[in-house]
Amino acid sequence: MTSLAETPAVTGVAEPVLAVRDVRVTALAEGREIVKGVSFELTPGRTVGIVGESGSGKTMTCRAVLGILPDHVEVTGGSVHLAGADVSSLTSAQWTALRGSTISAVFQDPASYLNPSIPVGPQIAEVLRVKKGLRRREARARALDLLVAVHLRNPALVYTQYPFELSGGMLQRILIAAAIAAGPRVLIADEATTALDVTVQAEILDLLAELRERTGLALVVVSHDLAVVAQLCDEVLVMREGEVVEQGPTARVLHRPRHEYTRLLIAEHEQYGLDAFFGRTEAGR
Ligand SMILES: Nc1ncnc2c1ncn2[C@@H]1O[C@H](COP(=O)(O)OP(=O)(O)OP(=O)(O)O)[C@@H](O)[C@H]1O
Repeated sequence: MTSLAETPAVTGVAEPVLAVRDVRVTALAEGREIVKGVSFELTPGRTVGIVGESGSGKTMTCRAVLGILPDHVEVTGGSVHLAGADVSSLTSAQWTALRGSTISAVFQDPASYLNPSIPVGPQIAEVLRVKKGLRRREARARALDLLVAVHLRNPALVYTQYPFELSGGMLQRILIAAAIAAGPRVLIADEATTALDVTVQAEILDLLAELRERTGLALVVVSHDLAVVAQLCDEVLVMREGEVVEQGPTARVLHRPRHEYTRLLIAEHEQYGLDAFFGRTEAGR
């Protein structure tokens, strides 16, 4: 049993649940380094954001952390510690056991992660059967609880519906429910709200924040949208061409950017924000 003195809440020093140190990723066929030394730490209930233009290495960083890099792309430097364990020595069976139960992820385009010919409820129940060893009836009850937790109205009906019957926002809630089903400590959200309209996007971000507060989930949020990062993240990494050009507390980075590229991203965001606003008011006339 852990003594009280060792409990993080008592000592005030929470152990990082995810520690990424100087991670490098290389595309072996081209001999090109596509992630050039990324470092960050996450303690329970905290959120780190990764921003940067398309192709800057955000997704490859996440995939390195999740142990799901594409063929011929490998971690070639640094280390990833998940719940204190160095993941570099894990076998693929150990990775499979860890994914979902310790670390989980949601991506853009939720429909592509669901089986179109099976109702969504049983797909969540299946995660519970496989990852938590629940029996059919328990898994169904727990899956219904999860549909409630992600604020889907009429969960009993949604349980029986097929992916094509649900909106993009509802599908992303289903994916979040499946991702948190086995009680992971870290959730990676990679452009998870990008395809959704602004109102639904805000609801999903609120949901992630609520889950974080309620369960102590640690979040890694990847987005090209600075507003998403501003809303959710304690710390932000700004990436360009595989490199972290700036990193720090979100408020400092967004209000007092030190790197020229961060200033450019902020200027583009402001410009885009104005355009979107004027576009809407034009359309509204
Ligand atoms: N399977 C692959 N093999 C080799 N290189 C790849 C592969 N997939 C992606 N890359 C390269 O890795 C680099 C980083 O890509 P990554 O997907 O991490 O960028 P990103 O910042 O997530 O961009 P986006 O916002 O478009 O998703 C890019 O130069 C990309 O071309």
